[in-house]
Amino acid sequence: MAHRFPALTSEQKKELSEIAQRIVANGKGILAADESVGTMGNRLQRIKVENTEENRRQFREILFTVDNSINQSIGGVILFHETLYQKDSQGKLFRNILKEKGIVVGIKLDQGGAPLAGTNKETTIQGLDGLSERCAQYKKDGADFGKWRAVLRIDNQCPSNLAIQENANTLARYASICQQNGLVPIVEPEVIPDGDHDLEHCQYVTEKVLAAVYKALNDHHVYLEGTLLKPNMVTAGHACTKKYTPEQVAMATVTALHRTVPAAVPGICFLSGGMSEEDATLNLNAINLCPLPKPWKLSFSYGRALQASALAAWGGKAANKKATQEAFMKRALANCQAAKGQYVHMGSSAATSTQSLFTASYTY
Ligand SMILES: O=P(O)(O)OC[C@@]1(O)O[C@H](CO)[C@@H](O)[C@@H]1O
Repeated sequence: MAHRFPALTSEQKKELSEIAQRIVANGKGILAADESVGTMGNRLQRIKVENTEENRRQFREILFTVDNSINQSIGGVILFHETLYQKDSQGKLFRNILKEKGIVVGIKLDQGGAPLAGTNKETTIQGLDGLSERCAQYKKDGADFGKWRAVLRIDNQCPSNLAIQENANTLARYASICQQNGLVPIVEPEVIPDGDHDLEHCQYVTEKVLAAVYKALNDHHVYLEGTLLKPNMVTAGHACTKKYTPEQVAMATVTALHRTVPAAVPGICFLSGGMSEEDATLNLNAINLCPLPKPWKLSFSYGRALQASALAAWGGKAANKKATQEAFMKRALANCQAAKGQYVHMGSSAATSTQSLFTASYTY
């Protein structure tokens, strides 16, 4: 089996690995601001704000026009299609505002779930048709990385071998297409926290899922140095009665990663999966202090855990811009410290930051 048909040139590889490394340099992580219109609607409903394009734009303008020093903790921002083409109130494209801060722009590429017949309500993810053309256009329009989220569930007969293989293969096909178009693929196989399973069960499943994903990435000739992984942390199910410390979560998470993720992968940016802002930060900090070998950067790509207190501070009112930006900056800084294992929890936290952000059967 000779290596006769290289997938990428050395220039393409260089570009991809440089983008991936920039995003996770020096404790930086990712702001996942790629909520679809429906998901953003759920977030806005919580603060009693109508889900209009203008309200979505206004909130995102406040986040993206935060002080330039945000570029010390945020290396990349994932956008939804609508947001990539939106402008601030002065008429400047959001993507240019981010780029001028030195932040890498990313784009959500998956297009929602479809049922896998004959399984216990498992899904695969759609969006491969026309993906190459979409990637080429997004690259022209300033995006340098993509994101694709696959969902695996722990339940009776779940995840099935079919769901694991199908989602691994789809993620790998997506990653290959991204790389052909100069986008770093963020590979996101999320084992969702619904259920009453314990930590050990989540670790077992997460290992099986990640092992299948890296086999598929290899089969599809994906250049690992030009990818980022966005996994769940290994946690007990949301309804599990046994509680675990951040150190236990960290040990289970790093063990699972150490067994399955090649050292060539430059960075692993966890999703927050409904954890409270503070738990997401404390767990990330413990992960970075875990005494196991950690050949990759271990950072964050949080949606809810970076935006919950900012959303609450905003409440749909322009007058709350300063408080909103302060709340966002605070979480970004805390997570950047956690990505270096340097986060020190300062006693009492604002109520919002310790509130669970879990939503059952979270769809996007
Ligand atoms: O679990 P979190 O950290 O809130 O969000 C993880 C995530 O994959 O799901 C969201 C909805 O699509 C995205 O905004 C984000 O990228």
